[in-house]
Amino acid sequence: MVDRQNRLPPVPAPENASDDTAIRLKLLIAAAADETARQLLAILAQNGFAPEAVCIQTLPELEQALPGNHWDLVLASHPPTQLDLFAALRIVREQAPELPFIIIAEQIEETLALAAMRAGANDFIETRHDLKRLIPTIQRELLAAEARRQRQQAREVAKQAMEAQLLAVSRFRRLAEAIPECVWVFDLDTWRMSFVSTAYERIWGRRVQDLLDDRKDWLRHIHPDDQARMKHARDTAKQGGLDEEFRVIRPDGGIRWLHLSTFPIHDTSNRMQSIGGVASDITGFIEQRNELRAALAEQRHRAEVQRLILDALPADIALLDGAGRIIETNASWENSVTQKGMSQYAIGADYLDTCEQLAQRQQGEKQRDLEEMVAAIRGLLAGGYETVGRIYPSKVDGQQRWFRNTVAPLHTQEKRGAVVMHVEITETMLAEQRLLELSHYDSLTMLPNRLLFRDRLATALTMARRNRSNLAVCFIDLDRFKGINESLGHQIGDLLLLEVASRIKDCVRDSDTVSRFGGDEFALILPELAEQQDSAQVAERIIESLSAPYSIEGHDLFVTASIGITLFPNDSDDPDVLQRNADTAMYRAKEAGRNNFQFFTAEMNANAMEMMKLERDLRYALDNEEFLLYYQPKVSCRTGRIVGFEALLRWQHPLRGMVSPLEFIPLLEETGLIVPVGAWVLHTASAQARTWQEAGLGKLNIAVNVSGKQVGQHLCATVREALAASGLPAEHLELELTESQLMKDAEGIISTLRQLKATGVSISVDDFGTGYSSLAYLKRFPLDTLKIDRAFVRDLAADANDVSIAKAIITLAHSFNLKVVAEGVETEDQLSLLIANQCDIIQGYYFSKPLPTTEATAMLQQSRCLPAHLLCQQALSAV
Ligand SMILES: Nc1nc2c(ncn2[C@@H]2O[C@@H]3COP(=O)(O)O[C@H]4[C@@H](O)[C@H](n5cnc6c(=O)[nH]c(N)nc65)O[C@@H]4COP(=O)(O)O[C@H]3[C@H]2O)c(=O)[nH]1
Repeated sequence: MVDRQNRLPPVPAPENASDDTAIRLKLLIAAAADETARQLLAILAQNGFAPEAVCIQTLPELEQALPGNHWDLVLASHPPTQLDLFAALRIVREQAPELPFIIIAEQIEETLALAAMRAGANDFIETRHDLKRLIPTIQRELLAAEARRQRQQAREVAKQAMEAQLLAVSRFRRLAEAIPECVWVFDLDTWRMSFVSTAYERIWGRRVQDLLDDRKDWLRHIHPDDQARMKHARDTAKQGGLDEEFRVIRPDGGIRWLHLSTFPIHDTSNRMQSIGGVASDITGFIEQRNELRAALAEQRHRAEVQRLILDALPADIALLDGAGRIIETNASWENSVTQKGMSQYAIGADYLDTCEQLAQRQQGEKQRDLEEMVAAIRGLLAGGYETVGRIYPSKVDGQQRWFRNTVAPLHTQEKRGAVVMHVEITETMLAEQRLLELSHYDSLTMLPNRLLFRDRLATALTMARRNRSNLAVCFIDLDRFKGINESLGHQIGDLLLLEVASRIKDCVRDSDTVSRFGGDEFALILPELAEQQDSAQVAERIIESLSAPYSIEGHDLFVTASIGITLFPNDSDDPDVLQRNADTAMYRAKEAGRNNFQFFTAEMNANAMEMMKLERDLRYALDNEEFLLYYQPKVSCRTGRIVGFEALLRWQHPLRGMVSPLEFIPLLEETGLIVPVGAWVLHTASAQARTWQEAGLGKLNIAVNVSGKQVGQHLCATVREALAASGLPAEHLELELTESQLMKDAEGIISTLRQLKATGVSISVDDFGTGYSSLAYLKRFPLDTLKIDRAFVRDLAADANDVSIAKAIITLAHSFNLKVVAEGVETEDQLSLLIANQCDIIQGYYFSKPLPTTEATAMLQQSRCLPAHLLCQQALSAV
C-alpha cells in the first residue's frame, strides 16, 4: 500500500488546506481520474476542510490502503473505472464497518442507489443537480461515523469489563471451591444467596441448593444455645464485619464449631452490592483450644494449690536455683525473714554463701556440722539427689527449742535446684523424749525399765570389754512386798517402791544403772568395779539400807531384799546370760532365807562370805579395841641413833592371833573403815610419840601410813585433831603416802598435800621407785622424804643395778632437798652400801622389827645405836 501510495501520490491539498482552523480530513478516493479527486478536494477545502487524500483505482489497492490508516471517509465515484463498487463496499464494510462510504456520481439510477445503500453505502451525491448536498452529507456522515465509533468503543469497553468481571467471578468461584472454608455471597439486590461454595455441604452437612433457595437455611441449623447470639450478631452487623464463633448441628446430630466472618462487597461505583461470608470449621481448633484452656486452667489451679499448700505448710520453705540463690519463698519463710530482718535469707540472697558465713562464725561440732551441710548442698546443686539436713537446738526467749533444717533436691529436666525447709520440731522432740521416757522408763519410779536396762547393759559390756574392767549385774527382789501391797493397798505399795528406789540409788554411784523391771523387781548394772568383791559391798549396803524401817502415810513398814549377783567377765559376757544368772542367784538368795545376797558362782559366794565375815570382824575390832600399833625404829646413818618410829597397824584377832595389815588394810579401804581406823592410828601414834618425848626419850618423829582412801576425807581436820589431842608438835608427825597413791590422782592430791603441809607435818613418799613418778610432779608435790622401796634394798649387795638405783634415788632426793629413808634393811652389807651412798636414815629388821610399844620404849631407854664401825665408814667415805 505504501508503494501504492507512493506510486499514487496524495492528491495535492488545495491552498486553504493549510489553514489552522480547517478540519483535517483523511480521504480515500476511489476515482477513475485524478481530476475528479482534485475537484472534490477543492470543494472540501472551500468548505472548511483540510483534506489529505489518497486515490485508489483497484480493489487490491483498497485492501492495502484500508488497514492501519485511520481514514475519515471514502468517496467513490461512479461509475468507477476498474473498481467494482459493490466489491469495494463489501471490503470497506468488512474491514472498516464504521467508515463513511459516499458514492459520487453525475447521476445514479435509483435501483443502483438502493442496492448500494443496502450494501453499506452511507449516501450518494449526484453531482449534476445535487452537489450542494456533498458537504452537509460529508459532515453528517462524519458525525455519524464518529458516533458509531464511540458506540463501538463503548461496547468494546463494556465487553472487556464484562469479560474481566466474568474472569474474576470464575477465578473467585474456583478459589472459593478450592479452600476448605465455606464461602458465600449474599446479593443485596435480590436479597438471596448468589453463591455458596460446596464446603457448605461438608461443614453443615446440608445441601447448597437449600441455602440458595432459602437464605436462612444456614441459621436454622445453628445450635440452640448459639441461635440468639448469632441472630443478634447478624442483625447488628448488617454492614458486614460479623466475626463470631458458633456451633451447628449436622443432620447426624454431630456438632461442629464454626467461625464466621463477613465482609461487604462493593461494585465499581462503591455501592454495597453484596455481603460475603467465610465460615471455617474450627471444631478441631476449638477442641484443642478447650484442651489447652483446660490444661492452662489446670496448670493455674495446680500452681495456685501448690502456692496455697506451700503457704499453709507449718515450715519456712525456700526454693534455690542451681547456684544456691533463693528464688522463691513461702509465706512462713517471708514472715520469718521480715520479722527478724534477715535480708540474708530474702529472695535473691545467696543461701549457700549465708550458710558458709554462718559456719565460719561457729566453732567445734557446730562448725563441722554446718560445713558438712554446705558441702552436701553443693553436691546436691551439682546434680546430686541426696537430701541433707540437721537438727539443731536453739534458745528462743530463754526457752530450749529444736529446729530441723532440710535441703532436698528439686531438679527438673531443664534446671537444677533445691528446696530448703526450716521447721520447728520442739514439740516432736519433746514428744519423742516423752515417748522415749515412756518406753524406756518405769512410769512410777522413772527408773530405766527392762528395755533400757538391756540397752545400757549392752553398752556397759562393750565398755567393760574395751577397758578390761569388771562389771556386775544384780537383781533385787523385795522379800515381803506382796503382803504389804495386798494388805495396805497399791497406793502405799507405790510409795514404798518409790522410797526403795530412792534408797537403792543412794547406795550406788551416779554412773551405775538402777532399773525397775516392774512389781518389786529392781536390777543394777555396776560397771568399772575395781574388785569383783566390790559388788558384794554394794549389795550389802543396799540390803542394810532397805532393811531400815519405812514410815509411809503413818505406817511403819519393814521390807528386806534378796539380791542375786553375776559378774562379767567371770560368769559370762552375754547380756542375756548375765541377766539369767542374776535371776538365778537372786532365787538362791531367797532360798537362803532372804535378806541376803548370793553370787552366781559358788567361789564368789565363798569369797564374799569370807569378806563379809572379815568386815564384820573389823567393825567389831574397831569397837572392841582389837587394833594396836607396832613401832619400827628409824635410825640415822649419820649418828646411828633412833630418830623416830614408823607406826604399823596390827590386829590382835581373838582367834587368829596377830593379823598382818596386808590382809585387812585392803578390806578396810573397800569398806571405808580405813577412815575411822586411820584416824585412830593418827591419834594413837601422835599420843605415843608425845609420851616418849615427855619421857625425855628424845625429839622423836612418828611416821603414820595414810591410805589413798583417807585423802580428802577430812584428813587435814583429823591430823589437826590428833596433833591437838596429843600435844605433839606438828613437825614431829610424818605422813607416809605410797608413790602409786600419789600418782593415781597427782593433780587432785597436790592441794590436799599443800593443806597438810600447812599444818606443819612432813610428807614422805613410801615405796619410792615402784610408782613411776614423774620428776615434774616430784617437784610440785610438797615433799620432805623419799623412802627407797624394800625391793631395791633387798638385792643391794648382790645386784649392781639396785645399787645404781638406790644411788640415783639418793642423788635425786638430795637434789630436791629431800631426805632419804631406806626401808627393809636386813643386812650389814645393805646398811654399809646405803651409808656409803649417803642415805640419811635406815629402817629394817637389821636394826629392829616393828615392836610393841613397851619394847620400843625399852629400846629407846637403852639408847640402842648402829654399830660405830659402820658409821666410821660413812665418815671415811665422806672424806
Ligand atoms: N621383809 C621385811 N619387812 C620389813 C622390814 N622392815 C620392815 N618391814 C615391814 O615392811 C612394812 C613397812 O611398812 P610399809 O611399807 O608402810 O607397808 C605397810 C603399810 O603399807 C601398811 N600399813 C601398816 N600400818 C598401816 C596403817 O596404820 N595405815 C595404813 N594405811 N597402812 C598401814 O601395811 C604394810 C605392811 O605393814 P607391815 O606388815 O607392818 O610391814 C611393815 C614392816 O613390818 C624388813 O627389814 N624386811
